[in-house]
Amino acid sequence: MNEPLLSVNDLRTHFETSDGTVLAVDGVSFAVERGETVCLVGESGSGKTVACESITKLLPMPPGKLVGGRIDFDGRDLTDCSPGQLSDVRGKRIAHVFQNPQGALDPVYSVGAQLVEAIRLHRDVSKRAARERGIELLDRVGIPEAAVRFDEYPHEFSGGMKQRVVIAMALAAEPDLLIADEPTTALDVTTQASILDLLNDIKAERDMAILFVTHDLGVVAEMADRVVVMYAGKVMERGDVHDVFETPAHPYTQALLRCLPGRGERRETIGGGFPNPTDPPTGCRFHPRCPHAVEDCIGGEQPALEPANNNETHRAACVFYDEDHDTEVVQESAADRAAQPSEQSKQQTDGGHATEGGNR
Ligand SMILES: Nc1ncnc2c1ncn2[C@@H]1O[C@H](COP(=O)(O)OP(=O)(O)OP(=O)(O)O)[C@@H](O)[C@H]1O
Ligand code: NI
Repeated sequence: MNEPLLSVNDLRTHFETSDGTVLAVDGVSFAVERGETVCLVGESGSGKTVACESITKLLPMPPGKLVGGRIDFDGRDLTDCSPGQLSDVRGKRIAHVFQNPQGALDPVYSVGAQLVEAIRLHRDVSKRAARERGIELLDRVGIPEAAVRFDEYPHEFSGGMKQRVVIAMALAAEPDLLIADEPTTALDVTTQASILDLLNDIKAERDMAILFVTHDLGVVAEMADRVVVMYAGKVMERGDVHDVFETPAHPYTQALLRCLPGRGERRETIGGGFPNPTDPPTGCRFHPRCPHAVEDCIGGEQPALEPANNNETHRAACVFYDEDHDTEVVQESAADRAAQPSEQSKQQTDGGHATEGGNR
């Protein structure tokens, strides 16, 4: 089998703060194959953004520090790259799109000028050819009258249109991987849906992989081939999106799914508070909030990711999936939930994430 495009292994990214060491990403492993969409999902503070920004070292360091792990991208360990090599990767192979498109565009230059610059960074073409290519890209991302709007400035575009421009700029470099961190969270529902459609179409056209961050399982259902469920700096579960939605293995995933509109008796929220990132619980980090927690969940390290339902590609980090426990306990509750009507809606969001303002 071919190597995955991106493979993150036992990544640890911590922050030194006056309150102590924030264990933002604390032993996270996942992979992204060429041409697939992997969604990172989890409540606010789980470490999704830090995991993504560790890949190309976009994080402020200090206070951030990669304290361990490997990040292999197309055969090369990015943790070993010089800043120059990394900025090359960032510009040409891996593109980032953030929640707030405002931050990605320079208000002083026209949209076209910024696109031309992005194109010429990637390809040695004349200004005129770059302009043509830029207009083509604006048209592709759904900007009407692209040739006219090419010369306009960012403030003349609505939020959704700005995000389309940012996506066009990301595509200018023809990246192999697009990292999109909550790219639609700041937009209204209709615009959000059309941007998700656009990303799905582009992915199919270009055989580009997408690492997509969201706290919204409705969005995961729209986008993901595979999903990685994070909680308090750890991966709780990962697998094919159908497996994870149909037979969620970790009690945390089960709880997240019960919060989804249209699932379960009525909308629930997960009881209990999110852990302190400088002093997370021992054992399974979810154990203080877990309805199934037993003594073995409390001490030691987070359980390893073990196959769930004898499926090597669907894994959960829960003691019930190791040899000494009976998985029926946690699977019965999942089966109950699956028996409920499972109409999904991306009309609403949930997960305790602040959707207003800011880039993160
Ligand atoms: N620059 C920083 N300095 C200190 N701590 C940080 C910094 N950036 C992130 N953190 C901490 O790292 C942890 C993970 O944050 P991260 O932004 O990755 O969460 P997230 O899953 O992306 O959440 P959200 O859904 O709110 O975006 C949090 O506890 C956060 O406070
Ligand atoms: Ni985030």
